[in-house]
Amino acid sequence: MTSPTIKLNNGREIPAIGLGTWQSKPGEVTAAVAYALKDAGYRHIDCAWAYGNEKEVGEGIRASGVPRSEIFITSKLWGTWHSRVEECLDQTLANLGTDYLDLYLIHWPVPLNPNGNHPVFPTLPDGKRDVDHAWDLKDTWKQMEDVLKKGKVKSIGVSNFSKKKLEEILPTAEIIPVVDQLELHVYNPQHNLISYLKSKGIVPQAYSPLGSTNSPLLTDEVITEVAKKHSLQTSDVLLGYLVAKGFVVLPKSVTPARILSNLTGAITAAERLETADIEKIDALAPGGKQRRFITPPWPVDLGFDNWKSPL
Ligand SMILES: NC(=O)C1=CN([C@@H]2O[C@H](COP(=O)(O)OP(=O)(O)OC[C@H]3O[C@@H](n4cnc5c(N)ncnc54)[C@H](OP(=O)(O)O)[C@@H]3O)[C@@H](O)[C@H]2O)C=CC1
Ligand SMILES: O=C[C@H](O)[C@@H](O)[C@@H](O)[C@H](O)C(=O)O
Repeated sequence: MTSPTIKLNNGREIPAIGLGTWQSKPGEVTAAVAYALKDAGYRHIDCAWAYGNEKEVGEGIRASGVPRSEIFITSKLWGTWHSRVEECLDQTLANLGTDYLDLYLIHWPVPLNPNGNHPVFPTLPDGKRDVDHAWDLKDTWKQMEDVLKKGKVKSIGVSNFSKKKLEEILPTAEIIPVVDQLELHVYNPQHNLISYLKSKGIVPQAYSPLGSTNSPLLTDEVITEVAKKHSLQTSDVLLGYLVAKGFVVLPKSVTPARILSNLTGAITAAERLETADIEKIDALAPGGKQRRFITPPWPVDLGFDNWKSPL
């Protein structure tokens, strides 16, 4: 099966289902990526400089034999590189073994000290993350626009940006982000932010769509009931619910059977789910099941609902 595509606000198409690679061990990710592309039919891989496995992802892309031009590759700029976007991008391109990305994202709206005590997670003596408070996000976006103009990336977007953070870059942006990659799943549907993104033409990308590691979503009773009704697995329903809403979904797996079923199951479930199923799932979080799984201890207010910052 091949993934349906979604049109971005710059006219380009993105496959709606992509393979996640966060926490995929370097020793496992090459085979997972090769299997996803060659055997399962994926055409979209989600990477990041900070995942520390882009070299092995690149090996998997080459081992698949699928031409580069048929694959949509995303990567992300880490916080310690906000003032040096092209340098971080060049490292990613070299690691992946490609000369362009289809999509480049600002990973988090949090610039970190580029000269701190650690290249990825610099900290202050009190243990808090060492944020570069003097750096302005709109200048990061300007550098993102520059690498787009140079042709090193085909589209640019953001990740983990709330409305508050988008409003810090949009007034001076020449180019509107094509996507906002967010924690989106049945327990964290972010209904208000999604409406805002829609009004700006920004496509939501769902990360941790299955609820990340050791997820309770896979055994939720409402999801189980909907899955039974349509002869689907719960993972299919979790993904299909998001695809049916027009979001990009990025399930991660290094297990061949799951890699395959996440693609086919998402497509099948998106077709089978009825309006009443979607409405029932939409009501889970407002009804008391609201939960986030990915809340790094950023010592800044990111502006999200349902996020307790350690300020
Ligand atoms: N922009 C950002 O800040 C973030 C981006 N992301 C992106 O989104 C991707 C997905 O999010 P992630 O947090 O990894 O979590 P997911 O929601 O994709 O869940 C991954 C976990 O679920 C397991 N799994 C996968 N498929 C199935 C299945 N069909 N049935 C049961 N279990 C399954 C995987 O195990 P196994 O691999 O062993 O099969 C793994 O433990 C990331 O890999 C990354 O690319 C994620 C977090 C933050
Ligand atoms: O993409 C994955 C996530 O954003 C991950 O990179 C962060 O949550 C990181 O572990 C952190 O602690 O800040």
